[in-house]
Amino acid sequence: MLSLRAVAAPVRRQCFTTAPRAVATLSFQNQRYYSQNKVAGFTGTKDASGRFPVSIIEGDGIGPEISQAVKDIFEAAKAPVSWEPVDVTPTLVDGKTTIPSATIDSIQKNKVALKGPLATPVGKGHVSLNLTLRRTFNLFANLRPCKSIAGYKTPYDNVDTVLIRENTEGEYSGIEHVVVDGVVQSIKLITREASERVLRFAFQHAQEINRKKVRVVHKATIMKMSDGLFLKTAREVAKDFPDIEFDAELLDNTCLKMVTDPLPYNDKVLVMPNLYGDILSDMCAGLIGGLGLTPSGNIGDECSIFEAVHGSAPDIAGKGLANPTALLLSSMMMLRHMGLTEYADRIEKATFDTLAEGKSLTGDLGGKAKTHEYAAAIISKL
Ligand SMILES: NC(=O)C1=CN([C@@H]2O[C@H](COP(=O)(O)OP(=O)(O)OC[C@H]3O[C@@H](n4cnc5c(N)ncnc54)[C@H](O)[C@@H]3O)[C@@H](O)[C@H]2O)C=CC1
Ligand SMILES: O=C(O)CCC(=O)C(=O)O
Ligand SMILES: [Mg+2]
Repeated sequence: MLSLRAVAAPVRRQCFTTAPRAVATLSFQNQRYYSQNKVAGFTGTKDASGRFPVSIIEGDGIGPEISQAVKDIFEAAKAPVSWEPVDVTPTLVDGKTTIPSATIDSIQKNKVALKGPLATPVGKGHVSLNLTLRRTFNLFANLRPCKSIAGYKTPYDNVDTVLIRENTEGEYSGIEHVVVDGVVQSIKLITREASERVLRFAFQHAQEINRKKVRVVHKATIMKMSDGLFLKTAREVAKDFPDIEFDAELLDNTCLKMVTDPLPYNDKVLVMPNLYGDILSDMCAGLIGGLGLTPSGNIGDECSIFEAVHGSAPDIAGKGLANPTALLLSSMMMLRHMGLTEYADRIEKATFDTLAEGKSLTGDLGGKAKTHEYAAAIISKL
């Protein structure tokens, strides 16, 4: 039998191998859905044609279908963006998953990218390219807002959560090794530096979107040192934001309360370590109608990558069944980040009007429209 000492053996540096009911109806009139992010300013420049080049990773599974819908809608809206397709096929360099340097150059030059979902093999195989991109560009904050869609009935009509996930470390640090046969360790890495920058981002974002409360979601009762450091750092950062009320909640309690009644979360920004944010953001999507609807932005100091919360959806890929709204709303976050607010407002209104009308909905929302038919309905409203 293995001793506790073997399982809890200290890890040497060289082991680090890789880096109740709805109460109100929402009105979307004159309401901007996702604000421009002023915390991490966009510094990209226009090309000779007067458009901003944006790197695009179409992604796997449903990625090409939903990307095409976004491109068609942008073209119809005459959004001043030129797409620069990039390839993320990984290679192993010194045993490390690496993405092509041309792709890194493109994103570094353009400062912004739109990304479709990338599939990750289970167990063996390359490390997640999604995580690799976030680490490569130091995209420290993953902003995942989730808002009820007018016209689509769910148990709650008024969800409006804003979740910020630490995006570079935590449980997804990729530090795993075999201690002895039959025993593996996976290290959750929490640093004050990464915690502080995502926490500052959360407080600044709360100010930006006029929310008066920031709540840390954690399990520092169990992970006293790692989540403990995240929470302690939060308490320190909170002192620099006296206008924002700060509190903390245990993750399991948050899950229970959110699915019971999400309304009390509408006035807060939630911030949390990586894994909790991954899970909680899918749970929030479930509250409003599914993963076809929820956008996200991976925000860094130098550049930012916008993508849907969902994955490559292999069960519906290639059938024209995918809902492109999540990627489209991600691209609206991107346009606002780039200062192209007018275009975002126009496309977003056409999108919400199409959803509210309910005539051309994709299957996940109970409709019969194919991805391109839904996109065409949005275009007809532009
Ligand atoms: N950021 C990213 O690129 C992410 C990538 N993944 C990867 O995606 C692959 C598949 O993962 P799954 O667990 O199946 O999660 P998934 O998010 O791809 O799909 C979960 C469920 O939601 C549905 N769904 C997702 N997006 C949809 C859309 N736009 N329209 C309509 N229905 C949609 C799917 O059909 C499926 O039933 C995995 O390889 C995983 O690693 C997963 C999550 C995020
Ligand atoms: O990288 C992956 O395979 C999944 C990532 C994920 O679930 C997410 O970013 O929400
Ligand atoms: Mg996820």
